[in-house]
Amino acid sequence: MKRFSFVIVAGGSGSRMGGERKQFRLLGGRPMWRWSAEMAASMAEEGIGEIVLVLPRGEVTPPPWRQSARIPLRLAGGGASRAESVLSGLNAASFDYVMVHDAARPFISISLMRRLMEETSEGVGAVPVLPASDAIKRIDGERVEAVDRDGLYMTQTPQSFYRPTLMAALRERGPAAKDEAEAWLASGLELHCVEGERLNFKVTWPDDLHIAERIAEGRRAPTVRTGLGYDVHRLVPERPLILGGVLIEDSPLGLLGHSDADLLAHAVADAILGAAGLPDVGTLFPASSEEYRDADSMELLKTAVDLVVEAGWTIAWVDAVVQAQVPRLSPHLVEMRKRLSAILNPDLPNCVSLKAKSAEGTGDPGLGGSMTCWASATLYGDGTR
Ligand SMILES: Nc1ccn([C@@H]2O[C@H](COP(=O)(O)OP(=O)(O)OP(=O)(O)O)[C@@H](O)[C@H]2O)c(=O)n1
Ligand SMILES: C[C@](O)(CO)[C@H](O)COP(=O)(O)O
Repeated sequence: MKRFSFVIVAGGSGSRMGGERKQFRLLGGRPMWRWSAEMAASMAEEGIGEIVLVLPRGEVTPPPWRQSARIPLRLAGGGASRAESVLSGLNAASFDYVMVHDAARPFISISLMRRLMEETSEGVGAVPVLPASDAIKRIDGERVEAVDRDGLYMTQTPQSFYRPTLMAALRERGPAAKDEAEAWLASGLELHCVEGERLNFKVTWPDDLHIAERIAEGRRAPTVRTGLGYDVHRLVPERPLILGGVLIEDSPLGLLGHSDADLLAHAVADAILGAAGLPDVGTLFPASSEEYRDADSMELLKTAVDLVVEAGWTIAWVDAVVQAQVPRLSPHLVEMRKRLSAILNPDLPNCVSLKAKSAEGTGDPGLGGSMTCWASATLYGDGTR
């Protein structure tokens, strides 16, 4: 199998875009260069052995990226021209074959990469092209001249080559080469063209960035997580029975605990915290702390919800089951659901399902000595935090 270094050139100044360097701007929560880096990293089994990121001159600090252990990320310093940046990346690369890609083309596809890899050999380079689709004029000051569009193609990246030969061709051609294909052809080498993709456009002008932002937002696949929560408390006389923030007035028994012992609120809080990968209720609100003596557990749940939301998650659904031999809970379930939903997600007034089960007389819960509760939570987020 041919093994490729995937060189991403991100050394430009983005003068036509203006403002902050375009290749590091966020698109759908990720810097632009990372869109193609992640696509390339997903092709480890298909011959991509490493990613070489060429950064602007004097800025070779590792960008934050949780990279895959299988695909190393190497860094290189850019040059004054694109060709010099490419050469710097080729020097830092270690595989025989190379694909050179603009950081400014975030929407590269796996199928395009596969077609280019297949077409490339020691003597043959491969580039994606698209036929020019607008009528073309050459304008020189006041002079306007129509240019025949037939046979004119626009070249995209990645451009794929045998690395040692490309390096020689680029050195020969010098910094003027607009792209690698130009240097390759100038050295009399064979070039194959594959069909490019309109989505693989180069973000060059401010309007391109607006279009790219729209596309990126549309592609932002939500990350879905589930979490599990559980709690148990003893049932004793002379304690209030509070479940899901509802005081059950006619109950002769209540739950014993450091807080108000609302085990439904605790199990739900643990389910959402677990789904978000945050510390559990016992860690956040320790029973050893006086601060939480007789605490209102719906307030604790509210704090847990705030933490989960701050971490970038939206609560989509919670399902819970309370196991209680006594008292009968069914008359209170609607109110509990309402109160829990209002805290969990005010935009989703019905985001809680709740069941009550007797213990069928079995074990301690069956004898009315304790109550238990299980809850599951489903969250979604963009996975970027
Ligand atoms: N000295 C340079 C110049 C460009 N590039 C990279 O080459 C790609 C070519 O895209 P282009 O739109 O030309 O980028 P810029 O040169 O940054 O843009 P501009 O010409 O508008 O200044 C970009 O990913 C850019 O970061 C580079 O690595 N080193
Ligand atoms: C490499 C390239 O993207 C192919 O179309 C193009 O040549 C880059 O040109 P630029 O002037 O550096 O934008």
